[in-house]
Amino acid sequence: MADDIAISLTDVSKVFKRYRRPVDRLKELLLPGKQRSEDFWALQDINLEIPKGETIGIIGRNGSGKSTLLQIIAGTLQPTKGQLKVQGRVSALLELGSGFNPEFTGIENVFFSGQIMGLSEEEIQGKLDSIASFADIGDFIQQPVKTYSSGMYVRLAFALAVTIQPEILIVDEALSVGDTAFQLKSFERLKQLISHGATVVLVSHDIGAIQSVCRTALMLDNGKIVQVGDTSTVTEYYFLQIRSAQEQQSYGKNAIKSKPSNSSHSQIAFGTDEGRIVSTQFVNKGTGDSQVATVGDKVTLEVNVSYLTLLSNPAVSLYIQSKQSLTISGQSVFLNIPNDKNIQEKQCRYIVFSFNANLAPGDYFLTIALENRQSHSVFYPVDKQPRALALKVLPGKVRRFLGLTDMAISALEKTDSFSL
Ligand SMILES: Nc1ncnc2c1ncn2[C@@H]1O[C@H](COP(=O)(O)OP(=O)(O)OP(=O)(O)O)[C@@H](O)[C@H]1O
Repeated sequence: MADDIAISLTDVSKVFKRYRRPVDRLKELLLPGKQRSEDFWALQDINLEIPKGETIGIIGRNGSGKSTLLQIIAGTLQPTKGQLKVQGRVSALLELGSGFNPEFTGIENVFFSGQIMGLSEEEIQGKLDSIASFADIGDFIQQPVKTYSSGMYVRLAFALAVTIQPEILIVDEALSVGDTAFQLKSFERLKQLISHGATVVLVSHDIGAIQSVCRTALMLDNGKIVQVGDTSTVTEYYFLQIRSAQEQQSYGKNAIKSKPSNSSHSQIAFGTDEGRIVSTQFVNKGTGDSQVATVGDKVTLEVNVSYLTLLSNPAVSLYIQSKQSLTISGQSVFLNIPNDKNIQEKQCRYIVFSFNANLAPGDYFLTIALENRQSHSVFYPVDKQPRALALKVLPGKVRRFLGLTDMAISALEKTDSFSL
């Protein structure tokens, strides 16, 4: 495994035995020879390399295999097939209930778990104060863990996991258990670890948590990887999948599928395949799918789309996004539908967007989408190309402003004075 890789999984699969009735498990145990269980593949052919310093969030529906994958990475579960390689000191915060011995006190558990994580007794002693102060559970640290609330449990487990300065931190849902103040404190500590180069693998149903911590996201479905890529694209795809499944049930609409992106800035594009973006390009100055502009410059781009089937309300949208995938501004243009259905079947359309780059100097991405809009807020991506184009904005001579975009805010000092 290359030095810059923290975790590598090659063809990893996991099978669990499933019994129709609880009594079948007992029968199989007492009367060996006849298999009374069915094989259930919770993970299938997982191939993944996580570079050192990467922050990756694992998302997916209930039962898609997230916790199983995490346990295999943490080494608490053995894969049925395939190979796992890990480089670096691992600290794992798995599901509530695993890890601590309920009969031991908090302190005893800290020593016990700390030693399993590879720390000496002296090292743990040296870190005890900071663990207790981060956990902030008062005298409960002297009490058996079985008397803890779930929040207290997570506080102590998280305090231990982050204080040993792990190179690889694996977290399953734990962050959403604590109260708001503890969640904020945990996020801050997590970000600190990340800035010091730790690799973080996070499972959560809280997509906001994944978006705020992880640069990359991986989506599992039925034990298989269906998407890996930048967090905003994968989480958006995940939401669209959920919505698409619901809509399909209600209206039998086309499913949203993923496909390789045409752009060099993103791996994934997605849509319903009822039409496609044929090309996106800058007019003037652009080199390939990137352009450099100075603050205030006019930026123009051309988009060519074709739709193959009858879309009720086709629109082409431009989303101007920051490097962190925050949409700063955007605009949609609704396409006119000619009355003649024969023309409409294979329409090819050409749209020009232009805007002034009133943006703070930095890197931006332009996401382009051919959509079928039901209303201003309800739409379907027919062909969505995240990060289709990249825009670098350089400082210019125009007036200075605060924040990401210049909204032409005016500020005047009134000449009338008054006394307090
Ligand atoms: N020990 C086990 N024996 C049998 N089946 C199991 C076992 N552990 C997990 N499974 C099954 O494997 C599948 C994946 O489970 P896993 O807990 O990894 O999913 P998950 O994505 O983490 O789900 P959730 O979001 O609900 O926590 C599920 O269908 C689950 O029922």
